[in-house]
Order: sequence, then C-alpha cells, then structure tokens
Amino acid sequence: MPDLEKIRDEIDSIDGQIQKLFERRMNLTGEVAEYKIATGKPVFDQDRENKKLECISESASSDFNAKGICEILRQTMSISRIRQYQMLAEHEDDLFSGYIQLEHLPVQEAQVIYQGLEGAYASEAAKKFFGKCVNTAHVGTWEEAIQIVSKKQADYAVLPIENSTAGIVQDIYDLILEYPVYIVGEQILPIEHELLGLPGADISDVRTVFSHPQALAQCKEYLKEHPDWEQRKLLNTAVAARKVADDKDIRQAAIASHSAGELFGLQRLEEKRLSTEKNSTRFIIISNQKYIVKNAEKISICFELPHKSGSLYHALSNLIYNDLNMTKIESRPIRDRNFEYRFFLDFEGNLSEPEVKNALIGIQNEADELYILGNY
Ligand SMILES: C=C(O[C@@H]1C=C(C(=O)O)C=C[C@H]1O)C(=O)O
Repeated sequence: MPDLEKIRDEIDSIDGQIQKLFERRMNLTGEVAEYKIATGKPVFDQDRENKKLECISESASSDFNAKGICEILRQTMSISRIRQYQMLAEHEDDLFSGYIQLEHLPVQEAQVIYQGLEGAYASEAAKKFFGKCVNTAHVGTWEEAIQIVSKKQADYAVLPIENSTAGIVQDIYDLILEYPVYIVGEQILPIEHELLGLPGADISDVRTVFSHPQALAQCKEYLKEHPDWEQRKLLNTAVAARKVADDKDIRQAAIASHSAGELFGLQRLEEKRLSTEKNSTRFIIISNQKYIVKNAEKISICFELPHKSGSLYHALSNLIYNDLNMTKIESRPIRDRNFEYRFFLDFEGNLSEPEVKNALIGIQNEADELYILGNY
C-alpha cells in the first residue's frame, strides 16, 4: 500500500518548485514588458506562443500529459500577458482621453429625445431619470433619436436596451456603434401593459391587437389565450394606442401603458396582468459628450475578436484576473462577415480604477477593435 503522507510530501515539494519557477518566469516577463514598452512591440505574440505549445506537447510522455501541459502553459502565458498589460497601463493614457468627469449630468434646460409619442414607456423613463426640468421631444424611430443627439441637435436620448421578459433590443445594440454617442446613464422602468380599447368596447369585440413587437413578445403568454386575435406590429405602444383612438373601430385594441390609455381616451378591457409582475425595461441615456458622473459604477464596452479558438476566453480572463464582475454579455453578428460576432459587455467599475484600466488595456491589445460605450 502506498504511503499517502509521503506522496503528498513529494507533491508539496514539487508545487514549491513550480511556485519558485513561476515567480522566476514572471520576473522575466517583467523584463520582456520593459523591452516591449521601450520598442512598442505588441505584448501578444501568437507565433511565439504557438511554437512553445507545439514544442512542449511534442516532448510530453503521453497524449493526456501533452494536453495537460499545454493547458498549464496556455494559462501561464495568459497570466504573463496580463502582468505585461498592467505595466503597459502605467504608460498609457490615450484610452481615456476626452472623458469629462462630473458631479452630476448637466440637465438644466437639456433637450431629451425619445422614440414614439407622449405616453410611450420611453417618455416615462425620461421623466423618471431627468425629472420635469428638461424639455422632451419625440421622433419616429430609434435611429432618428440617435442621429439627432450625435449631430448635437439634442443633448440626450432615452433608448430601451433590454426587457426582463423579452430580452435585448437588438437594433439599439447595432445602432449605438454607428454614431459617436456615449452611454451616460440608465433607467429601469417597471412595465405594466394594459389592453386598451374604445370607450364602450368589450373584450369580446376584439379581433386585432396593435403594439410594438417587444410589448407583444412580453405579453406572449397572455396572447396565447386569444389565438383568434390578429397581432399587428407598430413602431411604438403609444402609436398603437393612438391608432385605436383614431380608427374608432371597436374590434381594435392596443397593448400600451396606462398613461397612453388616458392620453388617447381609451378604456382598459382586461383586468388581469398581460405580462409577469416583474416585467421591466432597462433604458439607456445617451449623449454626444463623454460624460462620466463621479459615482459611475458600470462600464459598457464592445469588442471584436479574431475568429480563433480561445480568443473570448482570453479576453474575459482580463476581467477575471483584475477581479471585475461582469454583469452582462451579448454577441451580435458583424454585418458582411458571415457568422463572426462582436461582443457587448457590461461590468462593474469606474474608468479611474487601476483594475479597470488594466483589464481594458489587455482587451484592447488582443481584440481587433475595442469601443468604450460608456461609464455610468
Ligand atoms: C513573454 C512574452 O510575451 C507574451 C507571453 C509569452 C509567454 O509568457 O511565454 C509569450 C509570448 C507573448 O504572447 C514574450 O513575448 O516573450
């Protein structure tokens, strides 16, 4: 019978040697970083790493060990790059140029745009975020709202980015990259939809229900109870309410907010909930200025990665190694590059923190593109 204690003593001694070797290796990595900072050579050298992995896997005594040692070396090299990015970060300021640090967002007489009409959920989100001291105006599409802000014809726009039931609003993810706008805030709004019809109408009269596709998706379970209703998509929930009011046809109903119902003189046709109790939408506030408020605690970024095995893993290791908490990740297809994706990430932090800077420099160096969408 083998002696467990003795074997464990030997394992401990090997681990001690690994630790010493690791520390020696990390010191050398520091010297490599100094060389790279002085010469401008990129930290990541894929060829060098591939050759090392090939060489070490060839000299392993079994396939199992070859895989194992490659895994260890891959991790070790990833850590060595993270250390080099930390050193690089001390010499790098460009990434954060142009940001304006503020106590609070400037809202006095600000012009705020949203998509839809008065009574749309975005108008409620705008009121909740900004209070009543701002001027709001509405436009027909999300892209118009973003364009107006990017051309500095308005200060802010309020855009829905995700709903707790129906998921992300894909178009917003795609659009915010196309214009020079920054996320400067967010507002979560509990959403309670109502089924709205003409005064005097009854639920049994309904044949067609109008709403925004997101609202229809949020009420999917309820609508299953009425398979005979035709579902028609419109640009906005408030637009749907206005249509029902204008058409004066008792067979039409809209799914929209309570305030849209009041605004267009409609009556609630259904007492029960149309979506879950927790149904909420997260709106982002965008600006044409790189504002960061003092207590900003969330960072949104977007990056593209080389289409190679492990590239997302390595990008995320920059967050893990710097103890940063990722709160969301989404991927969206890159147009004209079939089945290649860009990633949208939210994580907790402030751009002034060294860990955040280290992580972003690491991702920037290994990603094809990095966009900092905002810190709010
Ligand atoms: C240390 C270096 O930097 C990076 C890390 C490597 C490593 O830890 O072995 C290898 C190549 C580079 O991606 C280097 O360039 O030698």
